[in-house]
Amino acid sequence: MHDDPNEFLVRTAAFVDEDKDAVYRAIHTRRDVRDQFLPDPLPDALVRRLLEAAHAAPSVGFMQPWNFLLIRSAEKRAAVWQAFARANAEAEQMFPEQRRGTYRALKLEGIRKAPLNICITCDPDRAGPVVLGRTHDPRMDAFSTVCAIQNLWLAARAEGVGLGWVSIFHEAELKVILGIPDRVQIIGYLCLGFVDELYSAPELEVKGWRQRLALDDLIFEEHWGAQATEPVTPAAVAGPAPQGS
Ligand SMILES: Cc1cc2c(cc1C)N(C[C@H](O)[C@H](O)[C@H](O)COP(=O)(O)O)c1[nH]c(=O)[nH]c(=O)c1N2
Repeated sequence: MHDDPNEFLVRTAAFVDEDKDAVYRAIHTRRDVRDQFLPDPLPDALVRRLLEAAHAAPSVGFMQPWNFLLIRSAEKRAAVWQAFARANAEAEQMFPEQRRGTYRALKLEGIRKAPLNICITCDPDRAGPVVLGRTHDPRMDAFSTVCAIQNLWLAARAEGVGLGWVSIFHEAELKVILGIPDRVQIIGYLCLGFVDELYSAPELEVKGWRQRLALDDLIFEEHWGAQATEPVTPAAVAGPAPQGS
């Protein structure tokens, strides 16, 4: 506890245009990378900057529930790949037959190809049983960890590092491979490496899996389903029609 917390208030203002542009550029040109990783190792200082960015994320009750498990060894990555490959074969069967070819064509090579994998976990016990802001919604610690991942993803984009998020696993299998305790949740398994090319639009869009939705269809005013320029209709209340998966 500081005697005068007001001493920590500093003057603030909007960023200058160039800095704003950089932030929006990172946001809009960030991509999920599946295959284009270069083999060069990521320098330790760069990895540290990415983790500092992740660790600067907001978290419920400032509980900072995350851990960052760095995986570089070929053996460990091979074991993770096996777990992924098994789950991926199951996943393919869950889609209608006519989509399975496209699903297979979305080659996901990061686990073996990217020089660094990071498993980001959430420890629900990090700040004791009663956490400011989590009292009425236990999901908030996981949400906090996702904020850390997004920070890391944007920082990676700025550093010329591609990042791919892989979630096609049975969590229990991944926990055994990585020695993660039962009570700790896996939030994201990320593959990172330098890239010298990125898709200019989501790969899933480029490859015909799914298109970006129109933002205007997703904005409601005052009431769920009420769009700014239209009266509320039953269709609008139901939300946008699902596409594909
Ligand atoms: C929580 C979560 C989980 C996953 C993903 C993302 C997120 C947020 N994404 C990446 C996802 O497909 C991608 O973000 C979208 O297709 C949009 O593309 P861009 O990220 O804009 O390039 C992803 N991609 C993939 O090929 N396999 C996967 O298992 C996952 N899992």
